[in-house]
Amino acid sequence: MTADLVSPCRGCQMSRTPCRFGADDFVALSETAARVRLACPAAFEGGPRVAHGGWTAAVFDDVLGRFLVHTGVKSVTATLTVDYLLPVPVEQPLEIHLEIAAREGRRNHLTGVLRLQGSDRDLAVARGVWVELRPGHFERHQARMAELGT
Ligand SMILES: CCCCCCCCCCCCCC(=O)SCCNC(=O)CCNC(=O)[C@H](O)C(C)(C)COP(=O)(O)OP(=O)(O)OC[C@H]1O[C@@H](n2cnc3c(N)ncnc32)[C@H](O)[C@@H]1OP(=O)(O)O
Repeated sequence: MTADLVSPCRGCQMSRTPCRFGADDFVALSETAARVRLACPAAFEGGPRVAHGGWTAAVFDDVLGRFLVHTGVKSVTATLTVDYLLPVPVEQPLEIHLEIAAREGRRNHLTGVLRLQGSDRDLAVARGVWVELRPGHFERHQARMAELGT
């Protein structure tokens, strides 16, 4: 696999909008590693000029899942842990380095590290498990919803 652009999530593809988390500049570097250049939009400010922690968790969930799908593994997030190490500034150039650390059957262990571009100081670190979907995952979900009458 060469350095190629990773597709947006389904919601952004359907609405034909740029990534709402700001993660459009997203390239796969190998079968197991990728890099995202992004900035936290001001709309996700949690404290003064500081990103909301929910943005940080959401962007990790988004880019780690998108990368795994990019490698051909249809999967969903089963667990996601974020260590918030330093405040993340809004509207500043940031970078995420992500990696598929291990695969065990249907379980895929991924990690991500968020830094300011050009800095080697970690601002936040994510670790999680993505489970490869069994056929009929979304159909079973729709059937469960139908049983509930929704
Ligand atoms: C149109 C355009 C489309 C574009 C798309 C672009 C992509 C964008 C992507 C965007 C990204 C957005 C991302 C999102 O927002 S994904 C949305 C958020 N996540 C979900 O909705 C997931 C909800 N959970 C489930 O559906 C089920 O629980 C899953 C599917 C996860 C497992 O239920 P299932 O019945 O299938 O599995 P199983 O019970 O047979 O277990 C199978 C294996 O998994 C292991 N396991 C299970 N749970 C956990 C756990 N918590 N920790 C550790 N391990 C766990 C389990 O031990 C077993 O391992 P092993 O014994 O085999 O070794």
